[in-house]
Amino acid sequence: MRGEIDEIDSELVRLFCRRMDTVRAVAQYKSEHGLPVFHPERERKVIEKVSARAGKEYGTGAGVLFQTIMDISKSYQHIQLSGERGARLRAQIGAALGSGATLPKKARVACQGVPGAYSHEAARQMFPSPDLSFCGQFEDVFEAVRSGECDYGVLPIENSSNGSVTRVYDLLRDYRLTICRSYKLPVNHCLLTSGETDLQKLTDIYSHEQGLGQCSQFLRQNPQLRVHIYRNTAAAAKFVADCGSATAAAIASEECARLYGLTVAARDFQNARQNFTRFICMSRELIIEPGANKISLSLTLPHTAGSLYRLISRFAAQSLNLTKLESRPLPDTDFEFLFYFDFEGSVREKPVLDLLCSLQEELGHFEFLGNYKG
Ligand SMILES: O=C(O)C(=O)C[C@]1(C(=O)O)C=C[C@@H](O)C=C1
Repeated sequence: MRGEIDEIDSELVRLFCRRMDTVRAVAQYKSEHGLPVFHPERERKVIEKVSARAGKEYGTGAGVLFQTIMDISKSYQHIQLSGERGARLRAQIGAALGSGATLPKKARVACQGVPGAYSHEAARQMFPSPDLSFCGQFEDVFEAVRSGECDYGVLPIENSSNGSVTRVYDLLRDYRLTICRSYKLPVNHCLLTSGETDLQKLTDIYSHEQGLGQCSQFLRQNPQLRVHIYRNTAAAAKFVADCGSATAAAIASEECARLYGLTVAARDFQNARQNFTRFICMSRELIIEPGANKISLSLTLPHTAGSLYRLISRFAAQSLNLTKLESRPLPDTDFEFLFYFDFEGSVREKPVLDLLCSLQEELGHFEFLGNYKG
């Protein structure tokens, strides 16, 4: 029976290739006549016809099979048509690749918080000897880079247990900066007190909302604690040190205990043993370092059935691994969303560059946020 299946498969492959050859001619025709690649009505009819022909038993399967075939067909057509597309993005990426720029060891770097903040540690990991500026808010970091006061800005973007730092996503939309590197920092929170403290007597706890979220189990087990959201974990530690109260504690790094003279009352204090925060480094100019293996995009999609599915299928058709999909509401709209995509890939590969250039031409809003080492 395997022999028969092999025979059928080779016949299917022959027909698939013949279909794709025809699709190439269709793409040419569409290009000459300025027609869109996607023709929803035609797809609906194809699915209807093949499902009916396959009968009750196999109709659904045939529908799925032909939807996949048509997704591959569209992806191929887009690649065929991408040669002249996206000239602006092609030029921008070409210039960045041509410049061969990399991140310097020493640079003016902005990060949020005060010394001892996790952003501080991430900045040190990305730049061995940074000239650091500490900012009060995430927005100040973006502003410092935009204005040229700093060359780079280091910001947390997501945590492995508590999810996205949504404020940073929204600022990515407002400030047209690019991502030039990312770093995954292991985050092991400590409970810090000023001096030896009886934990039963604690009344107040201070941290950034991400730190509090990552330690939510402890907070649930101790409902008597008043929770205070602070701008930053290290700023919370500094506050506890400054106030010197025996009933206050902060959730912050061990480094903060050393910097602010606090006592480590508990270590590895977060819900998840494996706890990482991913930080991104922002720059004004597009920098694509050698070995860049991750790409970030933001885009909008029309509110029509299957638009997100069709977009994702174009990544699947090129075996591109999507590592993150985030959506944020667009202010002043009736539930419109901005989608953020991260995927593994390099613009040095032509099919990837072609896909990005096609998307830039096709979508109402499309932003290439960077290709960096992830
Ligand atoms: O018929 C077309 O217009 C095509 O481009 C071919 C095809 C297909 O592969 O069958 C591909 C994309 C369209 O959305 C519909 C059908």
